[in-house]
This record gives sequence, C-alpha cells and structure tokens, in this order.
Amino acid sequence: MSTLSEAYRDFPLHLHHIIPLDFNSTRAVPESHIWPNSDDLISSHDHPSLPVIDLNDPQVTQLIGHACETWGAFQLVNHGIPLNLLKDAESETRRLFSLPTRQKLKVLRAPGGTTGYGIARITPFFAKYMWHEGFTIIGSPFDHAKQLWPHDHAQFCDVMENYQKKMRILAERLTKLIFESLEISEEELIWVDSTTALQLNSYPSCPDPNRALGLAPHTDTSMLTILHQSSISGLQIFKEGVGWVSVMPIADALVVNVGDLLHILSNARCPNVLHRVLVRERHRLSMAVFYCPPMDFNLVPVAKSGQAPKYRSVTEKEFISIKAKHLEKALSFIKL
Ligand SMILES: C=C1C[C@]23C[C@H]1CC[C@H]2[C@@]12CCC[C@@](C)(C(=O)O1)[C@H]2[C@@H]3C(=O)O
Ligand SMILES: O=C(O)CCC(=O)C(=O)O
Ligand SMILES: [Fe+2]
Repeated sequence: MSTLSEAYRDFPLHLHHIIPLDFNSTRAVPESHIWPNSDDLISSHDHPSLPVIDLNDPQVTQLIGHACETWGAFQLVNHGIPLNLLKDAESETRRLFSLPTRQKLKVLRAPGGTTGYGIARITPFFAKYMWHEGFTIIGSPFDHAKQLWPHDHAQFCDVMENYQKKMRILAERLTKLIFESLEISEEELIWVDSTTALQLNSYPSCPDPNRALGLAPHTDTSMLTILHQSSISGLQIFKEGVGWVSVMPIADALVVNVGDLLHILSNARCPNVLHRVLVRERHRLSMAVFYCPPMDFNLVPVAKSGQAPKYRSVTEKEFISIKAKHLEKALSFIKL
C-alpha cells in the first residue's frame, strides 16, 4: 500500500454516509441534521485568541514551535502563497459547489474511494448529519473536472494543481521549522514521498444555524493541515482549560494546525487540536490541505530528554487504519 487513496480503500462507506442533502431544495433543517446541546454552539468572546505568526519574523522558528506546543495551531501571514492563487482557488471552489446537485452527483466519491464529491468521512461516527458538502482532490482533479465541465475544466485543474504544489512547498517549510524547534531530526523519506490531499469544503446557507453543525469535532489525520477560510467565521478550536475558541477570519491569512501524525511524532508535545465548524445563514467555503508523510513512514515518538515515549511506534498506514475504525479512540490503541 503506498498512497492515501489505498489507505482508505479497506473501509468502504455506505452511500447514505457519502451523499449530501440536496441543500438547494431544503427550506428547513431536517431532524437528521439537528444536533442536541445547541447551547454549546453559541461561542463566548472573552478568551485569548489564536496566535498570528509572520513567516518573515526573525523569531519564526521559536514562535511556530511555541504555538504548536501550546495551541496546536496558529494563523500564518506573509506565507508567500500568491494572493491571487488563494482568490482563484476560492472562486473555482465556489463555481464547483454552485453546480446543480445532479451535476455534482456525477463525481460522487465511490464507497471505497477517497476523491470526489461527498460528505465528511467521519459521518458514520455521529448520530446526526453535518451541514456540509465536500470535494476531495489528490493529485490531478482532471477526471472529475472533465465530468463536471466537459468543455471548461482547464482553469479548475490548473488552479487546483498549482494550489497543491505551492501548499506542499509551504507545508514542507513549516514542517522543517517545527522539527528544528522540537529537535526532531529530519528523515529524508518525508520530503521525497509526502502526499497532500486537498479538501474543498462548502457549508451551505443554513436556515437555522444554531441547531446545525458544519463539521463535528475532530482532529485531522495529517502531519499538519493548512487551511484557507473564506471571510465568514465558523471554525472553532478546542483549547484545554478554555473551551471552544473561534478562529477569526483574517484576510489572506492561512490557519495551520497540528494533526495526529505530528502529535505522535512529537511524543504528544504538540496537541492534535480538536476543531469543529459552525454554520451560518451565509454560505461558507474553506480549502484544507492535509500534509502527510509517505504511507510506510514509521512514526517514532521523539521524546524530550528524560521523558519516556508516550506512544509505541506505528506506521502511518497502520495508524490510518486504526483511525478509520475507531476515530478519536485511535490514539488509545498505541498509548504506552
Ligand atoms: C487525507 C485525508 C484527511 C481526511 C481523510 C482524507 C481525505 C479527506 C479528509 C477529511 C476532510 C474533512 C474532515 C475529515 C475529518 C474528513 O472526514 O475527511 C478529514 C479527514 C481526516 O483528517 O481524517
Ligand atoms: O472549514 C473549516 O474551517 C475547517 C475544515 C476542516 O476542519 C477540515 O477540512 O478538516
Ligand atoms: Fe479538520
């Protein structure tokens, strides 16, 4: 097994855990999409906010290291990704989700597949459905784009391929800075064969935003994730001792968060930050790039001197399989 797609092939989903609601023809939130404890969805405002880091800051290594160890996330400015690429990617994302439902269903994710249109993979673990539709790209989106726009797919493909390429370079740069600050020695293997998955997210306009949820609380199955959110708020991260903290959209900034794989590799020094997405009356978009080492990469926890390893070593593919079956309980299976 060598690719991300292959890693998920053994865990096919039922179609009702893939096909989104037809949001265009839904006037009220159906029972299936109403989440209990909706009080918890109203966020408070008097709490610290996520650090904002300038990639050109002379202290950037320490700043990023500290943010990863305390919050497991930060906002990044001056990241070097061309701003018109962010804009183009967002507008291509909008073009995709604006298509009629029957058109989007042509590129529905296969039950054992990873790429294409559908709801979040984590859906089967929750009693309620999320107010969300997604489109996952790994490598070239050509085959799907050609089905969506038989004569007009070049722009979508160019933008999405370029976006992945640039984000991968940024993810590598950030990973190197984090490794340097945590004193994790680099293994060549990581830089050569790492993969990225690009997840386009759409949270349709919701008639009753306080009772629905865009994405249920989850951690990402990645080394790190680089997210671009549109100007509409909704993302929240859970901070130990504080609670749910909203990540306020900053124009042109990127949100970077620690995933499960860096959490393991850092011997739990970096929290794999739990996050969720609230919905709004207005349509919200986001684009997430999941940066993952090669599938047979062996995650060996690197402890600070004098500390014992908290997890046993595990290959990425083994961890992905455990997580596909057990979701948030996955880490308890490798705990020492
Ligand atoms: C590389 C990845 C990361 C995946 C699976 C695969 C492709 C799609 C990603 C997401 C995107 C939406 C949230 C999430 C929780 C989901 O359900 O699908 C993510 C998941 C993970 O982080 O586990
Ligand atoms: O839409 C967002 O702000 C977050 C998306 C997310 O958490 C994900 O795609 O894993
Ligand atoms: Fe996420």
